[in-house]
Amino acid sequence: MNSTPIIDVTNVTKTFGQTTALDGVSLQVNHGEIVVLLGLSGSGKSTLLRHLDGLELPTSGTVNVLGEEVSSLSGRRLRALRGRVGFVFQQFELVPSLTVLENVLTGALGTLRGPRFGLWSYPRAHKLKALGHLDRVGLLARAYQRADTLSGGQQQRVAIARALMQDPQILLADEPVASLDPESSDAVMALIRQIATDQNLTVVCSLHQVDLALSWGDRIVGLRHGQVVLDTPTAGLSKSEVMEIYGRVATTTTELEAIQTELGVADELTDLEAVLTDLGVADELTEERADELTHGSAHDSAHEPTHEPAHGHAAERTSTTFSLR
Ligand SMILES: Nc1ncnc2c1ncn2[C@@H]1O[C@H](COP(=O)(O)OP(=O)(O)OP(=O)(O)O)[C@@H](O)[C@H]1O
Repeated sequence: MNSTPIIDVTNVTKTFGQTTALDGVSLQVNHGEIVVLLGLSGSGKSTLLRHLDGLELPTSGTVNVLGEEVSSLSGRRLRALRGRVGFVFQQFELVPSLTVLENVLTGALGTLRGPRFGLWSYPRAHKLKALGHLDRVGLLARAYQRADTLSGGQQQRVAIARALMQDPQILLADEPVASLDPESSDAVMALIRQIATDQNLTVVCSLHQVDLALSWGDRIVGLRHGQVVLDTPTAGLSKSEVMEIYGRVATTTTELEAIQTELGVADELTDLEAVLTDLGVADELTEERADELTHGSAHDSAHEPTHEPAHGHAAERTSTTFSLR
């Protein structure tokens, strides 16, 4: 892997009126890396992605992509950069009434002069290439079907094939599986990863599920309120370690619960008190909330615990529970 960053974001702040969407973000991505931007709704993931192909410009700081200073580009040079950066979106953004093949072909419009109407208006070489990409994403047999007759997962595969028509060096994916069921989500993420490997693509993909980030990313960059709070390789990283980092930046239990829900771990959590302890944030909670949380055990503190712990963190949980009081 080439170690020169293909994406170099330095101290970028982006404000929209009173809202600070990005707050001093720095991020370097190397060629061939698959980086997952992880964070809650509103944490700045889309805004950061949009900076990477010049759809947004920083209020301050610099964004360098493929050796180009993005904010210095306009017109033809900006279009040329965007041609090297594919983008897939949560809502697929297909033209529903067009065939799958025509949708894929629209990915090549940036390289063709003038408008195109209908399949016949595209060069044969482009049609063959589009069919090849449809084969690659497993949808060759659907080429002549209307796009809106496909499932969500299939539509996202079409959107990926469309992005590949650009021969991109970088693929940006903004919550590509947020509208999909878990099975389709896994399949789409697996496809993105396989294509990235086969075609030596660099991928920056926003997600809000920790599981998916750990399974499919090489590296997780966690955003919180527009700041990078985590930037680490996924190898050897566990879900609880990720949550611990998020737990440290949560300032209230409500915020923590929102984090648990959005990052996809809420279903596994039945005991908030234990979770707070696991996350190491119990000490940061207000005394009032702590009393509320430990109300039951406060009365029983002279006694041995009456329940066996669910797993091996019993001692830690008990001691942190006591420290809440
Ligand atoms: N064009 C805009 N005008 C005003 N505010 C904006 C604009 N784009 C983003 N924001 C604000 O910037 C913040 C970050 O938004 P962003 O869409 O980047 O977050 P996100 O992490 O991608 O969220 P989601 O997961 O919901 O897509 C939010 O407070 C959002 O309301």
